[in-house]
Amino acid sequence: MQDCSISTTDLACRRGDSVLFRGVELELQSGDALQVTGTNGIGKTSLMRILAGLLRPFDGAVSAKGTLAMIDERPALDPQLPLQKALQFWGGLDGCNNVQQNCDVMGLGELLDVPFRYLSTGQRKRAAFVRMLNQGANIWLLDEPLNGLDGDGIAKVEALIALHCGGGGICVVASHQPIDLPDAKVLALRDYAA
Ligand SMILES: Nc1ncnc2c1ncn2[C@@H]1O[C@H](COP(=O)(O)OP(=O)(O)OP(=O)(O)O)[C@@H](O)[C@H]1O
Repeated sequence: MQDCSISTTDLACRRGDSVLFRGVELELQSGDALQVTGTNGIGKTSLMRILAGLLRPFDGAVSAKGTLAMIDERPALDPQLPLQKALQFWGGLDGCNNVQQNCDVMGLGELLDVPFRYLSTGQRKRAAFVRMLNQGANIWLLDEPLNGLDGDGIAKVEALIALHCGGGGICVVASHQPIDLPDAKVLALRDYAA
């Protein structure tokens, strides 16, 4: 994988009338994993969306080299389509030919013909990971990636993150559930609360 990086300078976030955090300085290089921690409402999702370019920072800037992919509570897969077709829609745009292989990786190989709307919470989360694998992005932004996953799913996600970072990718994770990320840096958002 090509070298990638993502950094922030003096980042601040405002939501409504409240400034949630100020002065966030990040510096992540190829191979780095970062866990973002903090209580409900402190601004983890907001930070992830700023990093993804989906939300404008109140102050400061984000600089990224490499492609980005994000997982959050919205998998953006067509509920009416069978799983494989819903994934192939995005796979086609991403130039990915491994949709079926990545479904097998996430344990969804038997569900390719099932409409996405019929999938369980954990199966939908697994499908979101397939979609992300199909993207082949350098920088993964994972907001509560373990929600809905069973032990097997959690182990798969931990292994994928280790593989991704081991191969030179970057992963930023916000999770309330314990997640095994050896050597991950930690950003405690309470230290930046405004
Ligand atoms: N569009 C919005 N307008 C105003 N306030 C918002 C908006 N979106 C989120 N907020 C507020 O911003 C704060 C931070 O929300 P955010 O989702 O980033 O927190 P979080 O740390 O991810 O929380 P959780 O752990 O519960 O997922 C919350 O108080 C939330 O109500």
